[in-house]
Amino acid sequence: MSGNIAILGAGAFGTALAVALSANGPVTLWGRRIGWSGENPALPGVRLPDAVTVTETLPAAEILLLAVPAQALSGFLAAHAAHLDGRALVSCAKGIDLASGQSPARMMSSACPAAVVAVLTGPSFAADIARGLPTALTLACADAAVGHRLQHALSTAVLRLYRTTDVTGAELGGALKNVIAIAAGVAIGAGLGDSARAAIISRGFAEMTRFAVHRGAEADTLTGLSGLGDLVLTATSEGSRNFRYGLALGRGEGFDPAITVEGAATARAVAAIAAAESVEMPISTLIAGLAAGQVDVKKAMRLLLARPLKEE
Ligand SMILES: NC(=O)C1=CN([C@@H]2O[C@H](COP(=O)(O)OP(=O)(O)OC[C@H]3O[C@@H](n4cnc5c(N)ncnc54)[C@H](OP(=O)(O)O)[C@@H]3O)[C@@H](O)[C@H]2O)C=CC1
Ligand SMILES: O=C(CO)COP(=O)(O)O
Repeated sequence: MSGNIAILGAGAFGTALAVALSANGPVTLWGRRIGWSGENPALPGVRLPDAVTVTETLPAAEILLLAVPAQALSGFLAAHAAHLDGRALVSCAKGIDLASGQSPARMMSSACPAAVVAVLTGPSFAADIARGLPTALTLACADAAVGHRLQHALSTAVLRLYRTTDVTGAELGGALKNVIAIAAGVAIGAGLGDSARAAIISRGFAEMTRFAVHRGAEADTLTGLSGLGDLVLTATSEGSRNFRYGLALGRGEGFDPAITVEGAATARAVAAIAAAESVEMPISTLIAGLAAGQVDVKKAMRLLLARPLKEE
């Protein structure tokens, strides 16, 4: 498994991955409507290397990286599953599908039963990857041999991939950290202070682990790049759209609905699953309520602090 890589989804992350992976050889970047050339407005300031071919025709590469947002994935798979089946499919989306409660990898496996499905996740802003800054990610694949091959095919001199067979843990770490990043942004936006943010990161991480283990993950996976690593990045940096969305919520300001904020829908999905399956997810549930306008920040804080005292 080498070369022969295509990225489906020409947003910020897909474009950044194309730029990074072109260091190893030719890469195809597919988008449903490419209205630009040379520089993608989704990733301003980044010129595409010659080794990247941009196309609106679905490519026939051996390894396909899917970089469309989680809530768009079911529509994408409904349209293109037949073309994707039988290949190595690498999910790059960080979310849980609101309609089905499923993870992107699970959706891909259901839609493409003959495909080998893997997940690429971890702390990585598109802008950093595209600039060639050093980045470490997790490649998760239940098939250890395929995971090993993908790890090598998708690593470069500055993009260092670690591997795991715990697909559920890696994928849920990336999805759930977006929800906690929103919560951290709310704390800062509402002027609650850095100590409150630290409490949210720490207790949010406990929630992430609880939910992931409930769904079959290994707890250790959450302490890695895909969980704690990505949580640290997005809960502390205004480079994160989820954090910025939380800032706006905390300040009582609006936020451009065209910007991809995976954590908002994921919070709703998590809240529904938590309620149905009795998993204690207080921060995520309040973020779902805040995002839906059902609760305000003051009330959310009161509700969090009024919970019974417990062991850590
Ligand atoms: N940006 C980042 O730093 C990182 C992002 N990610 C993850 O990558 C995923 C994508 O995020 P990102 O690239 O930033 O998002 P963007 O909003 O920048 O881009 C999303 C892209 O998906 C395309 N798209 C949406 N629906 C469909 C569809 N049905 N068929 C084909 N294409 C579709 C959009 O196309 P169109 O413009 O035509 O609507 C757009 O090009 C998310 O899950 C995110 O969490 C992971 C790590 C880092
Ligand atoms: O997942 C990311 C970094 O690892 C990107 O975070 P945002 O989607 O919040 O911008």
